[in-house]
Amino acid sequence: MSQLKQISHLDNIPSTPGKFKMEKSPYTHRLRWHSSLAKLTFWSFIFLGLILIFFLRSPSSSSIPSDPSRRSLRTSNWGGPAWEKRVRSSARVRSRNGISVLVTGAAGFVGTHVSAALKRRGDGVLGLDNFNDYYDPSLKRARQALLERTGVFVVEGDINDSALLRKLFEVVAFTHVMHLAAQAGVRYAMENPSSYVHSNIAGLVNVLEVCKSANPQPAIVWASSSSVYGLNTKVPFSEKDRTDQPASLYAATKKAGEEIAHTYNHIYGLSLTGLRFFTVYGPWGRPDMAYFFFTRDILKGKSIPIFEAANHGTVARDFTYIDDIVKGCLASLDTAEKSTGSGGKKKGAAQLRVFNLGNTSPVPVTDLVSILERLLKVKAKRTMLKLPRNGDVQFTHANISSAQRELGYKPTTDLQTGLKKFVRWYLSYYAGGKKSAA
Ligand SMILES: O=C(O)[C@H]1O[C@H](OP(=O)(O)OP(=O)(O)OC[C@H]2O[C@@H](n3ccc(=O)[nH]c3=O)[C@H](O)[C@@H]2O)[C@H](O)[C@@H](O)[C@H]1O
Repeated sequence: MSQLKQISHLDNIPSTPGKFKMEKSPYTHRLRWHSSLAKLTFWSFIFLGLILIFFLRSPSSSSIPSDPSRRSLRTSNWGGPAWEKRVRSSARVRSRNGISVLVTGAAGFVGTHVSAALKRRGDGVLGLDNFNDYYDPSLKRARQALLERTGVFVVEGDINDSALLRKLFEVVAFTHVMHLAAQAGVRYAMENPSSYVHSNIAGLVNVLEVCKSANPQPAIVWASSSSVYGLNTKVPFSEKDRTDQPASLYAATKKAGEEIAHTYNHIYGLSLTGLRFFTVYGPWGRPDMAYFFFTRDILKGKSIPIFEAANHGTVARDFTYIDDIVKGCLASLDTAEKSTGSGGKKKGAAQLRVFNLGNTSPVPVTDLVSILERLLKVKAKRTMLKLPRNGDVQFTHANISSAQRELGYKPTTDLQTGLKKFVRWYLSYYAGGKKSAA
């Protein structure tokens, strides 16, 4: 900067000697001017060269955008022979007819359970997660530790990092991608809308871009949401029902994801299956979800806000237990047909599916609280509040006949049984107040 100023200063030297006190001859001055310019050029080249070397040597640094939508997103640290060896070993198939799966959002609630289940049956699994702080990252680290014990390596990185994704496909020819990384939560979308666009739209497109160029192209199963039904009033919700009235930005980004999936299937021959999850709950769950923070607050003696519709109308959810969801995810992977394209070109029509994965028996939120009271042996302090108009819908109810027919999906866990397992996990995980459920 100061060198640049110096140049312009030199350029502005007045040509009339009378106004300028010459101590040395003009010739000497010109010589010094030339040598300064040469020095400046020399050092500028060195400086630019160093910048270039820095960017070429660190593949991840150029591709992580500065991201205001995330409160904490650490720069990923990947690459090198030891790292590639871990990636390869984690993704190695260990059973006959096994598949090799890249699981995005692997340190998330559903991602952890799906990764562990795939690994258990001998599939190759590599996890990817950015460990953002939407909720307590220490819970994500604990899930990561759990996965590492089962032999699943979770790479720390963002789905928007195309260089990282391309590298992963260079190291492993994944047959499948289970894309679960997303910004979840319907109410948080009012607080941080750009995080939904970043993960659920830009991130999805980035994943699909890399998949469409991979050779061979993988088949992709990804997480959509029951929230796409929005203000739909026809129950139970069927995949054929309208989904053009989302009630939250979260829902709108998931709906957009379904349309984006259609495009990539149509243009590039990618095999794509979207799963509309219905309020998934269970051990290792998400602390931002009602059943989780109700448990925490009931135990703390804090009052819990329970939403009700107009005229004390019931608010209900088709709560679905995690083990049932995992079975639906694995069946989707197993029935996914191969993508048809190669080298970014479509070779023929490819499979495009959407399934509801719900429980088919909605339960009022007030009943959820009663079950928790019984399991925790603590009376809840209930505060009834009007259902806020910030994304919540009054009820959800899945029609699962399509998943039943095509995937053999059959949920078997009722809310009472599932919450019992959750509470047992919760009490042991946060045992003795050693960890606190933030
Ligand atoms: O199926 C989905 O696609 C979504 O499921 C989940 O959303 P929801 O079904 O809204 O779950 P969740 O917040 O646990 O509220 C549960 C119930 O408690 C009520 N609720 C909630 C908060 C509160 O303070 N009080 C209250 O009564 C509330 O009105 C609701 O009736 C996922 O978070 C979301 O990421 C997405 O995956």
